[in-house]
Amino acid sequence: MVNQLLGASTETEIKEIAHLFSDFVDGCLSLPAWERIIRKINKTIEKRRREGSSEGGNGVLGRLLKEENLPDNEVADFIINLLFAGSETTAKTMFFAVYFLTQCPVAMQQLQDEQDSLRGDCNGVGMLAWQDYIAMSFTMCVIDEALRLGGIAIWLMREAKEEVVYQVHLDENLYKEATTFNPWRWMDPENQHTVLNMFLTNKEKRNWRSSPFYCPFEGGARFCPGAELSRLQIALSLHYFVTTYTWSQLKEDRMSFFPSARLVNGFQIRLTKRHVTDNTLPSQN
Ligand code: HEM
Repeated sequence: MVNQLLGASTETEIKEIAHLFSDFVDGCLSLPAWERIIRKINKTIEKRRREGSSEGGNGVLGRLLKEENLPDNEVADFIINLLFAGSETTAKTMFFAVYFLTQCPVAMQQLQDEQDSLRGDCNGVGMLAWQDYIAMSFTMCVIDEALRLGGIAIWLMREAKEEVVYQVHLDENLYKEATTFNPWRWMDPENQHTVLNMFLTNKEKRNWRSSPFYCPFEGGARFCPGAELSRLQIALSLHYFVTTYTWSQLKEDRMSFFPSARLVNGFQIRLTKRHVTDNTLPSQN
């Protein structure tokens, strides 16, 4: 991603930006981390300019420098926003979903069965259609559960104008065994394990656009406009991932929510290409 955004960067530069960006995310509200990465991007902008004719080189940065008339600080800010959007939202949720599935082989098997069955229905062209997406009922439960447990939006600040009680995703009063990955909880037609949410049906409780108990994309005026898109992207990524590969985890890992949601050891896995022998699973193009 660093390469795509900043153009033809060297391996060392990519590592440097990745490192600065990781510091920036860790200290998202920390001015020094922000200044350091802005300084690095500004230097890259200067370098691209010095490179002359093909001003900006490849990548989004190159296009911004060539085709837009933006001040350098706005270009740098734009690049940071794209780095952030590209790594900390959909990609991270997808990453957590794979991690949770790895910890829960029964869910993994059920998801794989669902995705394999869809793969058989791909109109013979190896591509999913909208009907396939809306038929991914268990996959949607996995995504909802990954969004609940691995919520990425943990450092959004709000000033309360009056006293409020804020209880959501990891609250035992709302979710039985709240810290356990349990995608089936979303299939329970009742899902009314607690006094607090006994007046909501599971469908209402699960509605991420309006539920007071489930809001991975926040709500109100700042509601995430990318919510639908990100769910679609995660579902499609999971489809291609589980129908193409199996994997094994190389190192123990655990989640941490400080200073941002992460897996402390980076969740290293070994991928193995699946050999599809079953005739019901046509090989993909
Ligand atoms: C799993 C993936 C995602 C999650 C969990 C997520 C979560 C959120 C949350 C919680 C907010 C509210 C921020 C606030 O209250 O200040 C937000 C805002 C926003 N998100 Fe997302 N997001 C995701 C993916 C995306 C994608 C794919 C896009 C763009 C294509 C996107 C674009 C935005 C924008 C532009 C805002 C600001 C909205 C505003 O302030 O009016 N998000 N997102």
